Amino acid sequence: MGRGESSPLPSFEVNNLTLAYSSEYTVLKDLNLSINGSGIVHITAPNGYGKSTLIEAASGYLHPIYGKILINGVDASSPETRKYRRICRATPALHPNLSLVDHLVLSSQLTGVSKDEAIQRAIRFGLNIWFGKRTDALSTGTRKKLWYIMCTTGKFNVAFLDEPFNGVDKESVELMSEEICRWSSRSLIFISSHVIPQSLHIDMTLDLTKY
Ligand SMILES: Nc1ncnc2c1ncn2[C@@H]1O[C@H](COP(=O)(O)OP(=O)(O)OP(=O)(O)O)[C@@H](O)[C@H]1O
Repeated sequence: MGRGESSPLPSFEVNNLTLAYSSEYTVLKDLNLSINGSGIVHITAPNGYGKSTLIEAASGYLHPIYGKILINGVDASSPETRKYRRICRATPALHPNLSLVDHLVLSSQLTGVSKDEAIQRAIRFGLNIWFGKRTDALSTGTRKKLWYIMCTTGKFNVAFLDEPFNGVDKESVELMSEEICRWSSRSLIFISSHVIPQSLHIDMTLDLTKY
């Protein structure tokens, strides 16, 4: 890993990590990983193996049963990590009564940046024709693109994208690949996806079955 310069270096470290949602079933057991520097990491494993669960732990919401998960050396559950970590979950969580543009403004405010960046990106993705629409009236792919833009607004140097390309049209997948590739020169980008676009250069494959 390690293309381009970034300071401090992005990193993801997992020590003796055990994750579960209940005491009956352990999803991931005693996982150890250390990834330092920028680049694109493809998280792979069969359905139900725990890719999204790992991302949930990286978001800081799912607390480990045992072990540690660190983003840039800081515990994933620490509010400090929010400044430089982004999580894009597989299923968009949008407010049905707010418009598409309201969501862009909200995500910009939450990350403390001008709304112009998110709006310009949304225009590139062809979302401007839906700006005034309530999100409950948007198509699946449109919701997915809005969610991706919202979740990657502002400055960050570690991002986890869970199935970002599912349901998204080819042209938009290419735009996403371009953006991800650009970010990866200074950021560590994790992608959990069963299909990776051909244009996306993967620096490392993280096969959870091998850890
Ligand atoms: N919120 C939850 N509560 C309880 N169990 C859950 C929850 N989310 C996931 N699981 C369980 O945890 C296990 C791992 O699921 P996870 O979604 O992490 O797998 P995945 O590798 O991302 O799968 P896929 O490739 O299908 O997206 C599965 O057995 C799943 O049923």
